[in-house]
Amino acid sequence: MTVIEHARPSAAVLAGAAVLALCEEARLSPKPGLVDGRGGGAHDDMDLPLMLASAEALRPAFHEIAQTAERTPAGAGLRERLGVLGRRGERAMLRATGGVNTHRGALWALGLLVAAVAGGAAWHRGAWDGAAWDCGPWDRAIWGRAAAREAARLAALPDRRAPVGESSHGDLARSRYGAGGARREAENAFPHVTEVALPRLRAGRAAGLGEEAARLDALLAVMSLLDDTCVLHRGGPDGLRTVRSGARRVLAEGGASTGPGRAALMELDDELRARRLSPGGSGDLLAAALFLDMVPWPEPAEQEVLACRR
Ligand SMILES: CC(C)(COP(=O)(O)OP(=O)(O)OC[C@H]1O[C@@H](n2cnc3c(N)ncnc32)[C@H](O[C@H]2O[C@H](COP(=O)(O)OP(=O)(O)OP(=O)(O)O)[C@@H](O)[C@H]2O)[C@@H]1O)[C@@H](O)C(=O)NCCC(=O)NCCS
Ligand SMILES: Nc1ncnc2[nH]cnc12
Repeated sequence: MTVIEHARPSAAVLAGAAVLALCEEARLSPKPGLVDGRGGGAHDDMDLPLMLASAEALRPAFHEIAQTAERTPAGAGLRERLGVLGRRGERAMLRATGGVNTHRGALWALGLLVAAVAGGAAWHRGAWDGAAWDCGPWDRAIWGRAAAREAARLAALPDRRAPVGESSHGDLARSRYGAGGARREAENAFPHVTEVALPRLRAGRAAGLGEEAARLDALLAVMSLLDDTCVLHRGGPDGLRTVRSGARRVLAEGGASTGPGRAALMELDDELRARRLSPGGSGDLLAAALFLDMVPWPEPAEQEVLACRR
């Protein structure tokens, strides 16, 4: 098996990238139904300062998750430790927000991805599914998919220390509508991050749309496909159809960088705010995409000089 060892980013760098991704997502404007620089979107208990304070409150949790994953072999023990750290992070978030659930889903997604990147499996090329690798250069998408697969392996492990008997909005959406929600997204290796948000983000950049429009189009692409339990919890299947069809319409009109697309986006925003439909799950997955996009993966030039050990 060919294995290449790469220099992994530190726990501080990974925690910083996770917090920055959450802040960049929160600041992105104008997002349909979500908190941004204009206000609370479909939320009457949130605003941008609260989202930024929440993101910063999660930094210690991300840092400890990264440190733990660096030192602990992937397995049930690591999964249980991540559960403890994740629930501790949720408590820190709630203290920072006065009890408002701003980023519970985001902590889950980004916590798993931070653990996957820190744990290093993504840095051992030969460890990936046993596939035979040559030593040629890779593009960033390959690294991101490897990290998402490692996160899926962690998410699928049992957490015997998870509290029992609590039912979340996501649980209700799963039992009532059969929605997969945040758990299934993670266990499926974050397909809406690696196969929807990141390709759309990179295509928008390559097309010269500008970073804001590229990010908005990436968010809209996720919104058009995701079974967002936030939306289901608040508006049921009809609410989810409104979010998905509205996002598809914005993209069909040319996306956030065009006049017709921006007009359709603002109409969707008006409707989601009026009906209190919040695509918070899509906001989380955009942040996860921004995180994977920020990770300092080895550059091809660096890869060329790295020795392949057989
Ligand atoms: C696995 C958990 C996330 C728990 O999941 P579960 O579905 O049981 O819990 P919920 O909190 O109900 O929903 C999960 C949140 O995930 C986001 N989300 C929704 N759909 C998807 C999807 N398809 N893919 C990915 N992510 C999704 C969404 O989070 C965002 O929205 C929340 C704010 O919206 P709001 O409507 O205001 O939420 P509420 O306050 O609940 O409703 P209101 O009262 O205001 O109306 C916010 O969380 C955003 O992030 C869903 O809400 C995980 O938490 C878990 O089990 N953690 C335990 C610790 C652990 O094991 N950690 C390991 C790694 S750190
Ligand atoms: N910008 C945002 N507004 C509301 N909920 C969110 N969840 C993740 N990002 C969000």
